[in-house]
Amino acid sequence: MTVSIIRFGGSNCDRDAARALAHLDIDAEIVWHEDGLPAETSGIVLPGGFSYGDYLRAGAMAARSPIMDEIREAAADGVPVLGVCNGAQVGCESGLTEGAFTTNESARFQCEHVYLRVERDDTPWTAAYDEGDVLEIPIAHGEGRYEVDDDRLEELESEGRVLFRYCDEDGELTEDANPNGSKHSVAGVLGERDSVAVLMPHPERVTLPDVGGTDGQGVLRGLESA
Ligand SMILES: NC(=O)CC[C@H](N)C(=O)O
Repeated sequence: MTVSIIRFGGSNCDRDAARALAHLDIDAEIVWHEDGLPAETSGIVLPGGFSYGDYLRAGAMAARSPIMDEIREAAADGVPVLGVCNGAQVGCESGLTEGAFTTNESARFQCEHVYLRVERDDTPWTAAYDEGDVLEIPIAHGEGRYEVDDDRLEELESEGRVLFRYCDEDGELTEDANPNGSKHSVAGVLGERDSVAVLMPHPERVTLPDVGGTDGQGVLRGLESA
């Protein structure tokens, strides 16, 4: 059983994800999107990057690759799917998760460390943490501002589908701690099933102890949950 890391033209965090998963002894391979989803896929990573140069809207074109039909089917069958950064944008653009990641309030590309609050600890992605835990994790995006209709956000919140929110070091949701103006500080959401999750910050960049922390390891462990 192998995790498939889907590479689109312009993906650039696929190898980071592969290195991070190898460090956790999770078997993974990079799959070119035109080659289709391997039958033995036990988990799926939609990695970060600039698929199709972020033209149109970040993730919008990759979301229309035929492999996304296979990924939606696999997700419906319970195969864990994790979208990171550009992969989170692909997740929303393809309907795997709700809402959209839009241009940062600053209108700039932002590359910095932020804090994330774990909103639920009973999902595959957060089983390694406790609710309310604060993770330090990097962001690197120009279009990370989470947007969804107010009514729908209220429903997503009451359904427990907000997985991570931007917070300060103490877990407080402040305007200053919200790096991109995301609605209700949302940084990551679940899909229809808890086995599908997307987030803008990069857990694979805080998995190898030598490159700046290990707070992201637990998120990647969710891929083992199939
Ligand atoms: N690191 C990334 O995946 C970048 C995401 C996307 N290209 C953006 O700038 O919003």
